[in-house]
Amino acid sequence: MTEMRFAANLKWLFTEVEFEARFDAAAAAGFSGVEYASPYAHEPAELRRRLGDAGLTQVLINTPMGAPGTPTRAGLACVPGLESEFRAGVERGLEYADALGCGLLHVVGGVVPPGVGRDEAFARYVANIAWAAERADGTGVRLVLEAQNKRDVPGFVLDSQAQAAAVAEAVGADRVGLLLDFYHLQVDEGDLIRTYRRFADRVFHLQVADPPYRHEPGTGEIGWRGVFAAVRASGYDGWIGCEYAPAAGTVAGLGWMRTVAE
Ligand SMILES: O=C(O)C(=O)[C@H](O)CO
Ligand SMILES: [Mg+2]
Repeated sequence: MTEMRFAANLKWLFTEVEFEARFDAAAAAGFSGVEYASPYAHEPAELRRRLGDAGLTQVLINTPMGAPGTPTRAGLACVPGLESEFRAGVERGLEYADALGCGLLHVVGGVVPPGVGRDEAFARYVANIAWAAERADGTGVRLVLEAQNKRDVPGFVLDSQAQAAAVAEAVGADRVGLLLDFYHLQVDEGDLIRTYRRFADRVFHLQVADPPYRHEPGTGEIGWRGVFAAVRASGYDGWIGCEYAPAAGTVAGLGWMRTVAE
């Protein structure tokens, strides 16, 4: 069976120290990979140096998103009228991914804007993802799509894992896959193990956190032993991003890797 590889999400983990110091902190805690949504406030060369010094692999970044509270806070792929901003964001994401040796770019979907119908936003989303897939072809960077739960992100363009998988299939499943985040899946859909198995061959990246509070696995309502057993049994060989808010300190909370994920 495949050994599971966990990546520290540096937006969520090691927030006890400044962002710049989180690389060394993650390596010292035993991580060999990291992810974070937004590298764009930093020069690629600086990030590359920090990764190299700490001996870390950059696993995943997102396309640029708007600031919290703005209409594009969860991405702009579904927003009609912002096609050129969307395309510029994909270009920027690919540029950073290339500089960081990062194999996955999360093309963030977005929230259906007020006054725009869901069908219109979804059609724009599919057209934009198709453009991004074409653009990324041959770059060595694969794209991932994530369904985010509508309790935390009301109006998010993707309704379900099935819908995300259908979009990936429509635009090219060899280069576009799922970012399946068990936290979002539990909140919106449930039936984790069956849903994971149904889409396992489309999953390029996994993320974990436990509802209701989005803390470490083992702090909430998910039966992680069964979930991780299903992941192992599927032969999944990608990374598992730790995208949770530590309940009481990042390092103090890492015990779940030896208990529920053993
Ligand atoms: O919110 C999430 O679950 C994500 O993975 C987004 O990428 C955060 O930016
Ligand atoms: Mg996520």
